[in-house]
Amino acid sequence: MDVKNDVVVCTPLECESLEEMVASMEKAKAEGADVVELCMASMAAPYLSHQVVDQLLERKTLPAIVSFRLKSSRTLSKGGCYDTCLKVLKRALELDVEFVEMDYEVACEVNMAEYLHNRSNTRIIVSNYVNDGRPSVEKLVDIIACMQATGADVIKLDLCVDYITDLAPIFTVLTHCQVPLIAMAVGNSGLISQLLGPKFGGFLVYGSLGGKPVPGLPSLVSLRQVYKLEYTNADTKVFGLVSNPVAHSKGPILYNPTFRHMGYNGIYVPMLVDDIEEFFETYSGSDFAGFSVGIPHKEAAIRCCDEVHPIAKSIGAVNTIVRRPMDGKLIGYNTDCEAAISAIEDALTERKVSSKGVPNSTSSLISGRTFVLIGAGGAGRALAFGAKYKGARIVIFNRDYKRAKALADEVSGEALLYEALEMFRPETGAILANASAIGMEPNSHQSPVSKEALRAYDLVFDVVYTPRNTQLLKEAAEVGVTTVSGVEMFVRQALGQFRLFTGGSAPEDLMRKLVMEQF
Ligand SMILES: O=C1C[C@@](O)(C(=O)O)C[C@@H](O)[C@@H]1O
Repeated sequence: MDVKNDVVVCTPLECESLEEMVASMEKAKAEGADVVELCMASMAAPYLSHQVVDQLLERKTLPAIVSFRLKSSRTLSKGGCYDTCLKVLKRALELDVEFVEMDYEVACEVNMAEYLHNRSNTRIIVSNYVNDGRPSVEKLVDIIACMQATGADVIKLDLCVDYITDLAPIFTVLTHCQVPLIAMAVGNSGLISQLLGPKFGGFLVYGSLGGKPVPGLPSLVSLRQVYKLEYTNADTKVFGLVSNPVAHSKGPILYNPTFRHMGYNGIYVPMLVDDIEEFFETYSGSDFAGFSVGIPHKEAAIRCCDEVHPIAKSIGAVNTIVRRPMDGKLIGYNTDCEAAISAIEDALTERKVSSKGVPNSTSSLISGRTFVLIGAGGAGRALAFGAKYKGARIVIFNRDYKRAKALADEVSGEALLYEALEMFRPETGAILANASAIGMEPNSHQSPVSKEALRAYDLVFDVVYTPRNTQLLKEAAEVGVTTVSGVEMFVRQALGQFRLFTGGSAPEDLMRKLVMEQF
């Protein structure tokens, strides 16, 4: 695991002026790029000349790719001038820049033999924009063969994908391609094309410059500090959060450093998934070793599992799926339930101890209380069943009353109309748990109930952990109610998940520290 691979991290620089390009190069270097792509087609008219190439290359501080894409995902509407393009690329070649990148169409039209003959050290990247949904492996192989025939040293596929499943053929061709291959899939679903690129043999990965997010590209800083792709290789096991939305998750900053600390060859990536069944059918290989399951997939994920742990089965939701190495079967677990309930119990015990009470070790402090639950989705189910096992009386509020009623029936509880939540006043000692996404970033100003209504509760818990201190928790604390943050549940569910993922122990102190540093 400490053997580093030679992954090259590149950042595309799309700037309008020479000065901006030079400043961005400096920034890219500071953020850890190995190579910069100087996207000449992005320059404003006065800078669109081969003379500017001289000035840029004189002032460059990192190896560079000089590209002039007449047609690409990002410059499609801009078009560009063919003659200028040729002049710019030729000049870059004369100046012996590390890489020159040209469109496939250009490579087909120019006399490539002349370009190849005239270069000293420059490697020529030929890129092609593939924009037809989910390309098959066969189609990609054909495209690559045509591109290879141009004499390219490196081939680049610039893809536009709609779904994460569209990326699977790309990983297949990356693994088998004989020429150095770069695959760049833009758009939010494309992220793992970069993060898993080096594992599958990609020649180069792209990262975006701080403050200039590009959908589908990880930031340079996250590549250097979180994912550290230089430690991944063909044997690296892939883990990920299957969710939508997914970007809010602290999973990557938690798991990746922990894997390295434990000497475990794994990577954990966000997986923006729309159709969970299609996802598991597509990524069925042993490389994809384990998954966290987030909103809204926790219930549907059960159907994707070959076996489900009895507790998860009774809850009807999984938040953890592990691919059993022996036979490749998917085994589902629920670590949310234990995580949330133990966090609430510990807060109640702590409070009792600090008020000089003697905790009764035999029964749960949740027992006999009214447990008011908001939300009847995957997380809500885990809480409802957990509270029921501990002897609470469950009352459920959910926007979709039918779902509330169905869950209430399963836990011998009661469902009430969502509109009644505000005026609901439970008996003393009640716990309020929000298991809906209300209050989650970017809607962090929202809360499911008013501050006034919170006075009726003894403890308030929120599954939402981004932000750490949700509006609900802030207001509960303001009226003197004990609060338990979703961060505590997040850490605890991850401890259980890490043990299931790796079969080893979870370094709790480190994992807590990693999460706390984020808030
Ligand atoms: O609910 C959560 C949170 C989570 O989805 C995340 O990383 O945000 C990860 C899941 O395992 C967990 O059950």
